[in-house]
Amino acid sequence: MAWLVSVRNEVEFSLAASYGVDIVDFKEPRKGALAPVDPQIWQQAARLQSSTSAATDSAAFELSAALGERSDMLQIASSVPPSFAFAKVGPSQCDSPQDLLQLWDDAAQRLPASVELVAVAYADYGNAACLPPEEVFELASQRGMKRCLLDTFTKTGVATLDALGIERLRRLATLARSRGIWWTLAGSIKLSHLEQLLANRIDPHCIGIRGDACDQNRTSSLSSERLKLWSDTMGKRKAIAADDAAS
Ligand SMILES: O=C[C@H](O)COP(=O)(O)O
Repeated sequence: MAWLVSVRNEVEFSLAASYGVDIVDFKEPRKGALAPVDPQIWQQAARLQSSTSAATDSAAFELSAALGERSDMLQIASSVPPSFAFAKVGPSQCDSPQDLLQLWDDAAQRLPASVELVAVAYADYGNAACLPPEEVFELASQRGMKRCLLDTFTKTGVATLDALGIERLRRLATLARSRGIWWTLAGSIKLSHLEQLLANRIDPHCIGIRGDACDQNRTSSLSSERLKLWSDTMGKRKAIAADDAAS
């Protein structure tokens, strides 16, 4: 299982990268679920990643950009650096399949061809006036998108697990598996949720976090101590998975 950490600037980027995150995700947590950072920060991150890759002969992590909801996305999607692996746009107010497909088309047309558009579903879709996650996953699969992010729109501390419930989340995991979708589970996820997920056969390919990696809450700064705890836990999980695969 990979892990993603949302960062707001170059300082947090370097900190997260030093703890071995798989995906560094740029977003401004003070402004909403998927609010973008200043595109200049994307450019700096792309340069930093390129110098890190040159020094170590490999890219240790991938970069991801949050583009905001529709109106932000239209303004900034074309500024995402081509070296970013992923970008995502929030689906709020897209309450029909046609609206959502149009949103994805508009984003894909603006992004560099090398940047993969990730489909976003909100666990609290009623608050965001958008389609439920099951429909988003199905539509993404039909459109040939390979990745989905499940997150919360309202950042009040209600976790995705609480918004959807374990049983519904398990069915969503089964749906993702059957459609071959690589998905990230986010939305006030805490370290203590990991056991609960595994015990219930909820097996996202990636866990996305912000609040649980911060000093106090998701709008405060990333915490070295929290990142170390996550890094140690994810490292152990990867070692167990590698042993299982080998045996
Ligand atoms: O994409 C990941 C999100 O930034 C998760 O943020 P959160 O853990 O504070 O809900």
